[in-house]
Amino acid sequence: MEIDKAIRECDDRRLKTKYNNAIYVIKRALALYPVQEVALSFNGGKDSTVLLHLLRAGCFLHQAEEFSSGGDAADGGKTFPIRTIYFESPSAFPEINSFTYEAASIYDIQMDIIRLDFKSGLEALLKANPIRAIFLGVRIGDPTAVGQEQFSPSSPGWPPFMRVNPILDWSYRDVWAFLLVSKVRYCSLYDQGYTSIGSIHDTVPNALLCTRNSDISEEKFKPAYLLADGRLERAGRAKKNSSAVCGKLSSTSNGLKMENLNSGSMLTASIITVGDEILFGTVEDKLGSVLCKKLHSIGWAVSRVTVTRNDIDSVAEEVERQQSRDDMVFIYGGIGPLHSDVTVAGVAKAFGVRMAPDEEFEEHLRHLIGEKCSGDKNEMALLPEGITELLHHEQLPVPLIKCHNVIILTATNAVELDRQWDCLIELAKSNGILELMDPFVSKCFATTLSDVEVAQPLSKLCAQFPDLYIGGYRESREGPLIITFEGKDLSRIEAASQSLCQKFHPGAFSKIK
Ligand SMILES: Cc1cc2nc3c(=O)[nH]c(=O)nc-3n(C[C@H](O)[C@H](O)[C@H](O)COP(=O)(O)O)c2cc1C
Ligand SMILES: Nc1ncnc2c1ncn2[C@@H]1O[C@H](COP(=O)(O)OP(=O)(O)OP(=O)(O)O)[C@@H](O)[C@H]1O
Ligand SMILES: [Mg+2]
Repeated sequence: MEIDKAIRECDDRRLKTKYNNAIYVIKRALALYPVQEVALSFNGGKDSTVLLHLLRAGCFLHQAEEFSSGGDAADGGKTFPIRTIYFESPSAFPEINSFTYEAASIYDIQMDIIRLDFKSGLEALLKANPIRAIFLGVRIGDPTAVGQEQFSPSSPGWPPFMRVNPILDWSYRDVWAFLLVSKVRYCSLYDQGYTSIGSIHDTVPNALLCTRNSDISEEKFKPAYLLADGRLERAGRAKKNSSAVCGKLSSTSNGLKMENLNSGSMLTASIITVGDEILFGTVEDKLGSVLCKKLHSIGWAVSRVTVTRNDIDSVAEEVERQQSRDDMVFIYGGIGPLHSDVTVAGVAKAFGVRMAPDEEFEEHLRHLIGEKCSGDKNEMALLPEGITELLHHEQLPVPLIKCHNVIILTATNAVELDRQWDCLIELAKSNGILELMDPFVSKCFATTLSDVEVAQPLSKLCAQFPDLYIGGYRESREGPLIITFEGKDLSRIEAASQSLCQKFHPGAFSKIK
């Protein structure tokens, strides 16, 4: 088999190791699933192309092993036995399309063209075929690789199948070493400076490969395999979420209410707690309410507090939603080296960036927990790449982590939260990471009047004082009704509370706070 021969005969030891590991993963998958129950997701990209040839070699080797143990004869790797799917999109580069079709014809691939989005396409595929595992060319540097292993079940909400990622641990350099050593064809765009290919709307050649001919001011690009730093392979791709990080969207219903509260200048925060144990009811979240009070004390309105599962996709989904709506998101729980500690990876996934080792953070961890945390598997020192700001304070053994407008708190109880908050406020005063506003002030009144009696005057009052938050709650059905006034201007609160009292008999309301 020509691929296997080329790699075995080359003198690149690293490539051989990567190749052997990938072939091992492929053979494991083929031993676990019958060939008619697996598929290759192929899109003509460089990673996909590597995977195609690895699968050709892997199938050949697998069949040869089966044959030597009395199975069917191997066919020499000429026909490709794995169902291949290509999600064709009108916004794909024509070069990608034609290369994909060309590969299908050269390697005798049975290719299903799917013209639906990934999720619906996979649902239809799985309905019509007994597919249980899909090979993907996902690599650790890809934003979508966050949290994945070589065998990863599809995410919650996706049709059920096993994602098999034989080249998960391959670097950009490994990919090019493989393509060049095995001398296989790849899409022509890679020779024109494209280093990672998305759609025609979000992809340009990588500027780091640009060579300018000053005489005729002509721009030319070197081939992709000459990119020296593989970490920059996505430099030609438009960033996901780039608009979202500029600030919150203004159209949420909650946002409108909050903006009214202080003539348009209200800053809003949301709080995300990560913890299966809270959702199981085993443990009660005590930090959410403490954090709400603290945010109120610096004049921030809290728009929501949510609890989410210890699952990367759930965290990512929640962070993505909140960070686009609110000025700041605070997240805690699920931080550390355990399998359930997925919060930081979830934040990375929400912003579409990968997790990368952070030497500075690793140094802090090493000081804190000694050499136990060093080594290749020090996953605690992996942080969202390119968007992480470490917030240092002498009182904090480990800096706080800020990714765009998301602050990750490591506190696990109220005392730790107090300390982290105090440090954050000091930092806010010196470097403005968090705007300190006039604090909210509030007044509370208790009444034995019924809800029905109070309802109408209260809603009129809300219309009269749109700059205040006027609410009501009860601690018991029989007990008093508590009316609260929250706002930034004490005189307005006094005016509103007097106006309410005047609508009823004297003594109907008693001030409790
Ligand atoms: C075969 C296949 C399986 C996928 N499975 C999942 C999945 O289980 N969970 C998920 O969040 N995304 C899944 N995706 C989507 C990818 O993670 C990712 O969103 C997509 O490849 C990125 O493409 P884009 O950069 O064009 O958005 C899958 C995509 C394909 C092609
Ligand atoms: N349109 C698609 N059809 C089928 N599979 C796809 C499609 N888009 C992505 N995939 C799968 O997801 C993998 C990762 O995609 P990604 O874009 O990161 O890699 P690539 O396209 O192979 O290479 P490049 O990084 O150069 O674009 C692909 O290798 C392929 O397995
Ligand atoms: Mg691609």
